[in-house]
Amino acid sequence: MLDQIIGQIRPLDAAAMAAARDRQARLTKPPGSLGVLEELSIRLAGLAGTCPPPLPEPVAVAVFAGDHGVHARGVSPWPQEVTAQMVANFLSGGAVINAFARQLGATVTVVDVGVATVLDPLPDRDEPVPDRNEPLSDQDEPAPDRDGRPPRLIIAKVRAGTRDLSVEPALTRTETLAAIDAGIATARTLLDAGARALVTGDMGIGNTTPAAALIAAFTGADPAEVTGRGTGIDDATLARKTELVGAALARHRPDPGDPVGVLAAVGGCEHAALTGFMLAAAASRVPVILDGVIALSAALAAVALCPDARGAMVAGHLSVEPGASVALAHLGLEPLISLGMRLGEGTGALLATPIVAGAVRVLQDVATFDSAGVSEK
Ligand SMILES: O=C(O)c1ccc[n+]([C@@H]2O[C@H](COP(=O)([O-])O)[C@@H](O)[C@H]2O)c1
Ligand SMILES: Cc1cc2nc[nH]c2cc1C
Repeated sequence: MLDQIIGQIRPLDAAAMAAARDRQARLTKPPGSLGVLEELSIRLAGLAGTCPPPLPEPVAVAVFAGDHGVHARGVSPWPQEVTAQMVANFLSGGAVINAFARQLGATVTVVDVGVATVLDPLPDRDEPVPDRNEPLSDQDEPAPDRDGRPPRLIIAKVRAGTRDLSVEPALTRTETLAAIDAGIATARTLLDAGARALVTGDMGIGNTTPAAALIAAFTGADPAEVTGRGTGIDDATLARKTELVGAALARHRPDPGDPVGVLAAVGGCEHAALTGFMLAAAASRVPVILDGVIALSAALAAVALCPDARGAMVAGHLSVEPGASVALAHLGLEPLISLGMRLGEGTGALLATPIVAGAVRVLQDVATFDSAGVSEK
């Protein structure tokens, strides 16, 4: 599926971008006065291939969940079972992402790509997989979002947690490709259901460690520049985590020219799935709003696989995790909001979606100097 999706990704449409740039100059506002929104609107026109571009609505959030063998090295203060517990929380509508989704009328889809523990009433791996996007029948009635749609679960488990990347590759190449495919399939499911903007979400205790390793591998940054406190670790743990990231890179020597190999060596199931999710958005020419450091590490893999995929990416927010700034600089993306957040789940990206819609509204709704009879300077 990966090669097929990459083959469908095209550069931004230069004519639509020129039309958007020209229109921005004629709208009733001083040129440049909308700052970052102007370039964003031009890029969205290039992505859609038309000016004005369509509104990026409805919005669908996909929260990719996975566990990590490296958790055994004490890189996170939280127990591993919190990943599965939070999956249950997402499905009952009780997480922060659910609250924001209700506020903004977005749907939430949770994708188990690699959760280690299975919680009752979540179905076991060996049990029949429920229909894609069907809510679990035996869960408590979840809190619906604004349009009355409950959170959904997709089970696409590649393995029950990755291997410990500090001693062996986290995933095999086959597992990595399966996780990428799960991300592609999720994007297609959401787009088929009508989504016109995709938001990246992640849940995985320990997943900031592989994110840091991926960012170092793809950008060449020093592990100390990209390794952070994740959910909140003390100085001694941070020093150990940084050393572990450095040792993993020295052991595996991941080659950034082989992005799938990098994801397999030092990544995770949700990181690989997010890579596929972003590539599928780019292939469908729909914007994908990136959340925090985990999404950004996956974005580096997506752009390494297909540079034109960058055209579909919008950096939703600036996570305080240091690797996020390094990855954003490498991607050449400017985050829309900076609220000191480091939650994950897609929360920062989802909060930025009204800004993305605002950029489109400007091209769609605002009068030109000519049409409104406003004098130009
Ligand atoms: O989005 C971010 O930038 C971000 C930064 C720090 C932590 N997180 C979330 O916290 C979890 C990973 O943190 P940790 O400390 O267990 O590696 C995982 O569920 C992430 O979604 C997310
Ligand atoms: C409670 C909790 C919620 C989260 N959501 C995303 N990552 C998380 C990590 C923890 C620990």
